[in-house]
Amino acid sequence: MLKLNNICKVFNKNTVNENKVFENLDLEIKDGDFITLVGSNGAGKSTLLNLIAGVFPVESGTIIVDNTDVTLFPEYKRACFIGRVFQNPLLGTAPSMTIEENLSLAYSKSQGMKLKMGINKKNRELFKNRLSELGLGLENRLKTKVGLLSGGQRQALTLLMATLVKPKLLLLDEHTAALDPRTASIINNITNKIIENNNLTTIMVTHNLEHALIFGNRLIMMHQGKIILDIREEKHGMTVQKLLNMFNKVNGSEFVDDRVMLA
Ligand SMILES: Nc1ncnc2c1ncn2[C@@H]1O[C@H](COP(=O)(O)OP(=O)(O)OP(=O)(O)O)[C@@H](O)[C@H]1O
Repeated sequence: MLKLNNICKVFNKNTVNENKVFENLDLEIKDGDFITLVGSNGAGKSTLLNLIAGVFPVESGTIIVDNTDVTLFPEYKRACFIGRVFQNPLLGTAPSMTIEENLSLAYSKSQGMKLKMGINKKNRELFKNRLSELGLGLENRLKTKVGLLSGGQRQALTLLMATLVKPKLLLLDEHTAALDPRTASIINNITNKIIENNNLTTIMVTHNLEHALIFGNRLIMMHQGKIILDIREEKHGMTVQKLLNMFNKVNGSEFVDDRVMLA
């Protein structure tokens, strides 16, 4: 589904602040893989998602999505087949628009169409059905302005907007980190349900090592721009302590992440 070949990324090239984040990074993700991505501070997790989504260009290397070379595709073009949810619940939705208008916008965008103002009965039914799957009662609030929703409700809506039309790839960048623990847990469970029900190929960045072990079928750990652990079957039966030990063994140093949550 996704192949990164020989990716190099340098920020502030040819300046005193030059920062080589990736050098010949390779990664292959299979259709239906649900990857949890963890790593030390500044390891390159967000940069990796940004390169895949087309926020920044790569210096060299290729990005292949579903057998198409998208390396030179601009961000807006990739957004037709890549769903994203960010840490900030305010980022993914338009607050002055209603729930159904936001969903309609997402629906049009993912189908590569221009925004249509009218919402037909068929689409309204689709929106209601998909909203009811969230279990938050939002299906009865189609005309509510999104700015009136809580952070958790907004994040659930953003998740739905990103997956309303099945994306080839779903990128979640710490999408529950700004929520209180109870809401984060609800959104994590909704996320897991949506990914499993739709067999979505997903990369989820998290600072919660416990969640990184519970969710997904594959765990990748990064450090200083390199993938230092990539585990699948071994994930079952793994504990946070074992994971930290593996990091120390591979890397020869302690795992340092200011925001890491061990449970
Ligand atoms: N837009 C940018 N301009 C310049 N440097 C950047 C930019 N984005 C990221 N970097 C640098 O790239 C490196 C990787 O950063 P990135 O945010 O991808 O790490 P991360 O693994 O997501 O870190 P954290 O978990 O601490 O958020 C860091 O050295 C960072 O300073």
